[in-house]
Amino acid sequence: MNDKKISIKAPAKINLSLDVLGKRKDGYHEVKMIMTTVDLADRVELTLLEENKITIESTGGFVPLDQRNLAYQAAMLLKETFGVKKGVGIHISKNIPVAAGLAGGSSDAAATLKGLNELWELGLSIDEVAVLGAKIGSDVSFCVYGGTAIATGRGEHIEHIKPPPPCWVLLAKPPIGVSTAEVYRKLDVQNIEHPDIDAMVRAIDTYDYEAVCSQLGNVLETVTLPLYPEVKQIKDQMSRLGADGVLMSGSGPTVFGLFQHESRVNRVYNGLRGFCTEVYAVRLLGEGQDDFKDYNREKL
Ligand SMILES: C[C@@](CO)(OP(=O)(O)O)[C@H](O)COP(=O)(O)OP(=O)(O)OC[C@H]1O[C@@H](n2ccc(N)nc2=O)[C@H](O)[C@@H]1O
Ligand SMILES: Nc1ncnc2c1ncn2[C@@H]1O[C@H](COP(=O)(O)OP(=O)(O)O)[C@@H](O)[C@H]1O
Repeated sequence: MNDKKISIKAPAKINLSLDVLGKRKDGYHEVKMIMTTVDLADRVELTLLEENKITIESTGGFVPLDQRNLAYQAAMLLKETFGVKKGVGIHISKNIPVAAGLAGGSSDAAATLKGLNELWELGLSIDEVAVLGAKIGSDVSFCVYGGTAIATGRGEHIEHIKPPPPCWVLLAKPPIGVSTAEVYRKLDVQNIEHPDIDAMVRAIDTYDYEAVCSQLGNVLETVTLPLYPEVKQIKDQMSRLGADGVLMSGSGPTVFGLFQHESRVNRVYNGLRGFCTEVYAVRLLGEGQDDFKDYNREKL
């Protein structure tokens, strides 16, 4: 039946700037980061089930198909919080690389929360959905809104900013998965050089593409790059081949490069494919939250 199914795009994010301010008593780290969505996306299809159960399946990518799946956890959280007696069948078409620093699992969870808010008629505002999302993971609140934002706290406090200047983004992921928990654990918080987040915010605000490229910075590189030399190799290769700016996203291992000229993206894409199998040329999805919602949501 048409109105009992919802299909939602769940886009990946990159961190244009990522700073860690200190370690918290709860074990998490206090962060300040600028996040923006790109048009590499999973698709989450939700089917209303009259029976009180959650089923989950996924095509592509190696993701757990049980209560460890973040989309499953999102459905369970809503069920428990609101005493929902109906069920849902979750189907994820996985396109975002897993454990890559691109928040694929968080975005699937955010899409599931938004979709079930409608399918189970919970009547939550987007801000309420974002607050619930933080219970699943630090990146889920941002993924609920998408667009471009400054994220603080452990990542769950979201301040929307305008989109960066339009550009191409080349994503390259070496064939390794990185544990976010391990990267944070190994970070030497006392001895890091902090990126200038305010300068990045100004660069975005003034639509200064060159400044955006020169202000890219991520303190988690200090952990992941020494652990996985292939990440540094990809960074160097992308710069050498002509990216305008290059950075590792999140805890890695995906590296992104920014480009204004399509011809150069194609050249670097082809150059990287020689030694890196997972390379994607995408656009920034910099729309504000309302545009973003329209873009990403469509009923079957
Ligand atoms: C590094 C970032 C940057 O956007 O992204 P990814 O690389 O995962 O995409 C995020 O901070 C990751 O957010 P997320 O992947 O949702 O992390 P969570 O599931 O909440 O936490 C996983 C583990 O990372 C550590 N953690 C996470 C967030 C934070 N602010 N401080 C932490 O110390 C904790 O050890 C936690 O147990
Ligand atoms: N729907 C999902 N998609 C991807 N990974 C998931 C999902 N559900 C749970 N996971 C688990 O979450 C972890 C982090 O995955 P992911 O969100 O892709 O990476 P990252 O946190 O680096 O952005 C992986 O270990 C993966 O097994």
